[in-house]
Amino acid sequence: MKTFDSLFAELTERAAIRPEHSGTVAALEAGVHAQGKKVLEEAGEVWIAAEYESDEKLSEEISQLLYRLQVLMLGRGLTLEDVYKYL
Ligand SMILES: N=c1c2ncn([C@@H]3O[C@H](COP(=O)(O)OP(=O)(O)OP(=O)(O)O)[C@@H](O)[C@H]3O)c2ncn1[C@@H]1O[C@H](COP(=O)(O)O)[C@@H](O)[C@H]1O
Repeated sequence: MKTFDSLFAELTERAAIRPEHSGTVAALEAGVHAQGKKVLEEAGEVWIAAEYESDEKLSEEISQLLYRLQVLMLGRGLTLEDVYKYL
């Protein structure tokens, strides 16, 4: 099963290799403004799911939020260590 760290490693590789049909590459090319909007959008969906939807739907929305946060981290050139040091 994928983890936060293994997904980040996968996305870091996508950012370096830049495969043609990668949604991550497209999201990185869209820039930090668009990446930030996606974080906000997914956070809203997490909130709604937490109040009104099933555990499964909430889990899916949370996974998408984690993905969008990682895209933003890569967009800004942050590493996991940059964030983990504050945990
Ligand atoms: N975990 C994710 C992931 N979570 C969410 N998403 C993207 O976010 C979309 C869902 O978000 P939305 O609710 O905003 O849906 P949407 O508005 O229809 O999506 P968009 O049109 O805005 O892309 C999905 O369709 C994916 O495009 C993800 N895209 C990729 N990954 C993983 O990232 C890795 C690299 O993916 P690629 O770069 O696409 O190869 C793979 O392991 C993927 O599983």
